[in-house]
Amino acid sequence: MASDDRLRNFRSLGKKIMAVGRNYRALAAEQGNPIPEKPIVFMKPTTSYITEGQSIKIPLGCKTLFFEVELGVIIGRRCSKVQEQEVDDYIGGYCLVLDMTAQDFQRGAKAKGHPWCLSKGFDTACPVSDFIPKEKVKNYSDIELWLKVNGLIKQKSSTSDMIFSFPQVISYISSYITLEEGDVIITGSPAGAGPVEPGEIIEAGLADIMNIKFPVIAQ
Ligand SMILES: O=C(O)/C=C/C(=O)CC(=O)C(=O)O
Ligand SMILES: [Mg+2]
Repeated sequence: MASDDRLRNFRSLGKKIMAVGRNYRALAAEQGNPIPEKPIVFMKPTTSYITEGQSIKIPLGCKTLFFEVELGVIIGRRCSKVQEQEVDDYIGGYCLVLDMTAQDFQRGAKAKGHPWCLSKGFDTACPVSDFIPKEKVKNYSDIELWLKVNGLIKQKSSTSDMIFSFPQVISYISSYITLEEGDVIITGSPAGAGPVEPGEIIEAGLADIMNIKFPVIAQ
């Protein structure tokens, strides 16, 4: 397993940001989507990472930019076809992530059966916290995530509302795609995902372990 010192650098160490969509019952219900039978998997490029001190930039032509707070799992060592009961051996740590989504682009793409790449992968679409050491998250199956816009609470939920558990998600993805040291898997957004405007400030947190804050600006 990579050391915490190496994984602190996960944003440049990892090659992929894998993401699971529609993984919380309440969000699926809120958005009128059926519960998926298997995890819905997509990718965001690592060029979409930003860290605190940088701003979320609304992509060109986007009219509805949505926030989604998510718990990210950082892979500690290369793995493929991992059994669910072995998944914990490959978790190197965690991070708190905003899966920023150009919702109007995504809606248009979904209607035509086109990919979500631009709607989820534009520059600044993945604001991320610092590395969270593995031992700080005692129970990844029941930990609180919250998000505020301009101080008002918009999302507050527990990972216990996930449809597919961390072991199911990581095992499933690794049966098709080799996961490498520093890769991040973002595990889906709870209910309450919604729009943000230029000038607004997004704050999010993982229980009392990590807080992040990002301003939203126009191009
Ligand atoms: O329309 C859908 O099925 C899903 C939309 C999303 O943006 C999925 C996520 O990124 C999520 O649920 O976290
Ligand atoms: Mg998401």
